[in-house]
Amino acid sequence: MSVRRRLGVSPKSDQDGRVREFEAQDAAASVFAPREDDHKYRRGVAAFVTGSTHYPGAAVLGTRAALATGIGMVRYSGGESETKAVLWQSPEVVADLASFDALVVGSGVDPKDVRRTSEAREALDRARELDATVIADSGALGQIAKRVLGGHHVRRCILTPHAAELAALITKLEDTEVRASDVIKEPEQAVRLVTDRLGCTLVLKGHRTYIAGDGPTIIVDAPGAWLATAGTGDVLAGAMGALSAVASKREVAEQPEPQQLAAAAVWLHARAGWFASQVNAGNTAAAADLLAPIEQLQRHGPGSPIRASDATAVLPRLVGALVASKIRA
Ligand SMILES: NC(=O)C1=CN([C@@H]2O[C@H](COP(=O)(O)OP(=O)(O)OC[C@H]3O[C@@H](n4cnc5c(N)ncnc54)[C@H](OP(=O)(O)O)[C@@H]3O)[C@@H](O)[C@H]2O)[C@@H](O)CC1
Ligand SMILES: Nc1ncnc2c1ncn2[C@@H]1O[C@H](COP(=O)(O)OP(=O)(O)O)[C@@H](O)[C@H]1O
Repeated sequence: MSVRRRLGVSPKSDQDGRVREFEAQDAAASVFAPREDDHKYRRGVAAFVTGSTHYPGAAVLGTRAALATGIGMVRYSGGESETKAVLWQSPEVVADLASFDALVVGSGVDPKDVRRTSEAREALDRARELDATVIADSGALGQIAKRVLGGHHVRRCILTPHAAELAALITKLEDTEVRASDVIKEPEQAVRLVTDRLGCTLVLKGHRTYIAGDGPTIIVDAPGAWLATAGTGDVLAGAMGALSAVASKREVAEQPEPQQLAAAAVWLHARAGWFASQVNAGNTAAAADLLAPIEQLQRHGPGSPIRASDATAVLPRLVGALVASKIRA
């Protein structure tokens, strides 16, 4: 049975959620270079409550992705083993949640992990006090939905499920069983339903990613399927956290809507997947291989429109930059 028939989503919702494509210049509007009067706090701070004893890698990938995307400071809170893993890979990370502008929570957190779930709850309370943007992934999806429905105000929230996670979320919200295959059949209805219900931006990840929010639903198509490998979602959440934190420090008139920010992160991430695969002789790259292209793309890419179709023209320059590193816009 369809998501629409199961849940009674009206045709009006479909019309309201008209889809539009997202281009390089749209992504560029959400990527900000540092200003002369920035310092580490004014540039933007992203905090992470991600990873766990079982999945320390999710914490490492997310925090590294935020640093690669461009950020004033990354903070991290976790148990001893995951904190050690993060700091070993990124000594610039500060291991506390003193203050932050965006919170990334849930990647690599099993909702049955009592310790991490309770730490995620505390972080969400802190985000509320600080009026920070929340990017909820994987293990935090159910928790954020429960809070929003329970009347906890979250100024800006972005949820990043894959199809199975979105099906589980809708099942919980609507108290009727929805499967991943239902979501895959009618993705636009599925994302619209959750966005309307929770008032959060909803990013349904996949080869084609749907981003629903206040405006028409945005579609970002990946140029290839190279992102279908473990940990790439953790990288995406990290990049989204960094873009959100940095944007929140700009003048109000300059600040993109959460839906635009989320789509920009998806765009950057998808192009990084393509570049990583080219650097890797056309093969699937590992999630960590996305970090260098993300760093280069946020400096060069969105400002000078790169698409899959014309990417070959840019590739030699990008590969050169990857090798030589340190090239500034
Ligand atoms: N190095 C690390 O630390 C890593 C940590 N990670 C972290 O681990 C945590 C749990 O991740 P997980 O892979 O065990 O569970 P999860 O992704 O929920 O899959 C469960 C089932 O859902 C389905 N399914 C999955 N994707 C689907 C899709 N796109 N579309 C449709 N269906 C899809 C699929 O079912 P199937 O289709 O096979 O029946 C699958 O068996 C999570 O917090 C994550 O952040 C990972 O990032 C890996 C690297
Ligand atoms: N076939 C595919 N083609 C393009 N992109 C894909 C494909 N499969 C997955 N992705 C992308 O890879 C990422 C996977 O995220 P997720 O499912 O959370 O995996 P993980 O939990 O291992 O990080 C998402 O950004 C998604 O859009």
